[in-house]
Amino acid sequence: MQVRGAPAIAIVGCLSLAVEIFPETYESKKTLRQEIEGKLNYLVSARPTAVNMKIAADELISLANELTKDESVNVEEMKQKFLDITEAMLQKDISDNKAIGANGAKAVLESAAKDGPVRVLTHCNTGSLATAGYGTALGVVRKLHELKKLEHVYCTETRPYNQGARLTAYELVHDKLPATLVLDSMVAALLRAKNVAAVVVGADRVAANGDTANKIGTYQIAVVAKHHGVPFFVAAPLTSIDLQIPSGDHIIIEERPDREMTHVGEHRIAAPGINCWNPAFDVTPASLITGIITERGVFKPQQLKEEISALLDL
Ligand SMILES: CSC[C@H]1O[C@H](OP(=O)(O)O)[C@H](O)[C@@H]1O
Repeated sequence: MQVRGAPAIAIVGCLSLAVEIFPETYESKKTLRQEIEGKLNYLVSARPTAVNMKIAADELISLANELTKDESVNVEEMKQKFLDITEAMLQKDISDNKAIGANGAKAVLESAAKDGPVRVLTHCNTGSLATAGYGTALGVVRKLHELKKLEHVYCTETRPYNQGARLTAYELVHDKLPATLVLDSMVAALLRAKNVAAVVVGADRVAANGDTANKIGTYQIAVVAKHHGVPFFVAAPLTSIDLQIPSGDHIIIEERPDREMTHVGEHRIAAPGINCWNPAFDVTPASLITGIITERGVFKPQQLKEEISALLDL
């Protein structure tokens, strides 16, 4: 978790591999390809819930195979092409996030019951500290602010790793956005009392039917949003959408160390000896999701597979 956030994991993982292989000398392109494939497969295993690293690894392994077969490319040129592609990923993620921000701000404003600036709630961290920059759900918040249509943003602390309290709150204060930190346990009271117009969260993996894996706590926020009639949006680049799996039942949920729950830093807060269950993510069923905001548009979960397949000519 030194690097976290689905898009950031993919980009930093691939760039760090490029940095590692670039100064090295390889006797052949086959040796270089084997090094690339081995290291990428290891990186994919590190955080199994998010799909971004897997998609990036598949693309880069496919590139390495093509370059290995291309007799017009030598091993040094193969290394440079690998570096170029990974650097392009970083730039594309930022431009995708700007598009997600614009598409999402439009969708939130259209879904709001009244005109004028809106209040939104977000969960975990989906900003510049989880991506190459600007952010996904937090990109929507930033765009609303740029449009002078953000009255207030609420961010949950996001126990136990506190991505909201530590990272999202930092980004919101840094950007001088009107923001308030709330406890994860406050969401129902917040939606009941504070006239929140929409919830916008990120995603680690969106299945073909629109079921979405995201930070633990997202599912219960979606249930509370449904109860209060508040639109619930997932913001994610196409690199977070996995059309290879039919539903959220097929998404691996990473379980993390008990210590994240029992301690704050070095200070123990839970009784010694208590059992813990610490899934890092949960799956929100498509039925609770109003729309999936991507850089190519906003899709209803029920139409996701058909519309994304058409976009990508699958
Ligand atoms: C745009 S980041 C998506 C996703 O990543 C976070 O998980 P983690 O902090 O464990 O990497 C969280 O689930 C975000 O919603």
